[in-house]
Amino acid sequence: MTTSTNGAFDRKPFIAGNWKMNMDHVQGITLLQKLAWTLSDAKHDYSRVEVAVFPPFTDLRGVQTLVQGDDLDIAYGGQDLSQFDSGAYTGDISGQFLNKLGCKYVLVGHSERRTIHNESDDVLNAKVKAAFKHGVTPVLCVGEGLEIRQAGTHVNHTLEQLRAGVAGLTADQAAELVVAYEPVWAIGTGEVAGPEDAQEMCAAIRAELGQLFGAETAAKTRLLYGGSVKANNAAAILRERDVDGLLVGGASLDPAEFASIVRFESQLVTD
Ligand SMILES: O=C(CO)COP(=O)(O)O
Repeated sequence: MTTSTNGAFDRKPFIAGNWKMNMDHVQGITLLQKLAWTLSDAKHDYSRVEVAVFPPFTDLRGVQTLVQGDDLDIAYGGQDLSQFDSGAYTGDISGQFLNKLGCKYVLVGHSERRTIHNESDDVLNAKVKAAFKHGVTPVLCVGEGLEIRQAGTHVNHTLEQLRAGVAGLTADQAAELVVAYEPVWAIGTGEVAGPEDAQEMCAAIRAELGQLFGAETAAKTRLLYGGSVKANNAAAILRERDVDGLLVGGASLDPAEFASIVRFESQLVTD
């Protein structure tokens, strides 16, 4: 009797918390400390499941200091970056600055950036390339809104976003890239896509990456699901073959809840 995961997990599972515009730099440190303690108490094995947090920019220096000082195994990243390297871009943050702060990852094209900041596919492609240029791994977010889901064109829509986002990447970059499927109708709504919906889209994304970069490359790219993930639905979603991890919003602000999601393997039913 072995614990059944999603079948194999040839790709290392990746659980990421997107704090969005929550947690000032003092609250952020407290949250990260509590998360680290909770995972340490549970003897979490970071070599089995990677953990990352995406705090607001203003928290990143404090997060870096805590991670370095306490030698934490938790990765962190920015929620956005500029497509430019430096210069007269008021309010923007360069990938170079994120790299200097020890960011391993950066979110690109979260639906809240696509809608509130009108970020186009071309801009997002430039951001993906800027991230690689500065040695930060992009987590490219894709996903459809409710109307598109209801019209049944969600796979085409999401694959279009994907193709635009990865245009011009090398196969090595495509293998390193993380893609997060986040259906907009499931974000912050309590409406979670079913495991089979997550699998349908992740399988389609992997097949498309296979077309573009070759199957061997696509087998390495980690695909996440995001949208109303909680401790009580995480394990079921992660059983799916092509879902390699989760991008968690609201539930990542509660260290106990987020730690339970990270520890999803303890909830998988043995068969
Ligand atoms: O947008 C999300 C993560 O990036 C998902 O947010 P929720 O988990 O709050 O639905």
